[in-house]
Amino acid sequence: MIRAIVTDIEGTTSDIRFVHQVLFPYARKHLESWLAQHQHEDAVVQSLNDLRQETDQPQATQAELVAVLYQFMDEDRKSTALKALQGMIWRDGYLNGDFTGHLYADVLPALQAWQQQGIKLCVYSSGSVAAQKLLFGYSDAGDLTGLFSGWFDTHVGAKRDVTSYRNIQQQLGLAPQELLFLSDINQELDAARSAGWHTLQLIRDRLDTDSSHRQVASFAEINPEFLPT
Ligand SMILES: CSCCC(=O)C(=O)COP(=O)(O)O
Ligand SMILES: [Mg+2]
Repeated sequence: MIRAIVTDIEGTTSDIRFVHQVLFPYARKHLESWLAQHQHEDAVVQSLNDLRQETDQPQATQAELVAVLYQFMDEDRKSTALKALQGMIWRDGYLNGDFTGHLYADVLPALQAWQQQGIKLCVYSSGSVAAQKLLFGYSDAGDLTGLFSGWFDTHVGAKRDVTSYRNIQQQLGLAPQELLFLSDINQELDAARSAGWHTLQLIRDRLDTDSSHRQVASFAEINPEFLPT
């Protein structure tokens, strides 16, 4: 029996193009001016120090860190420090009404139905928990944060690492076979399956012939009561 559903965001609940063509360029465009304004805030100082640690450059200047951040953005590196900073920068964009968090139309009705069935809903994304809450808080369908009771980011580990799913499972206090992970990326699903979870792959607008996971085109096709073992 599925007791909790953990969903990825990019390519699963939300269009990859929203992340890559709206969010990422917004953070890139505003990075330096935003840092100039916020560099003395505790959370920013902390993230810059985390980046120094991540890159093993304890003495790096802010200018050197900015160069690293541009490089990490170019590489779509899932750096915890970059993701924290991006989330803080996006906050302005959501609050100013520059954009709302994209959601596929099938997502909200399915999440509501699963919640009605007593299933706990959680998010696991490389985007920071703050960024996740912004996307669902300022989504196309309004504030959906109340639907979710668990939020996980790279602080539990990388999405292709089996340990991350074991960490989430322990934090949820459920058995692995009671958990379902939804993602568009087969390597993430492989890691969840290795941890004993159920998996389903979302195929939104591209085929994946290398995957061994059951595939669905939309959340409307998912019935947590009938999952193949
Ligand atoms: C919170 S939305 C932005 C997601 C993000 O920053 C990202 O890098 C997506 O990575 P994922 O591993 O979740 O596909
Ligand atoms: Mg994804």
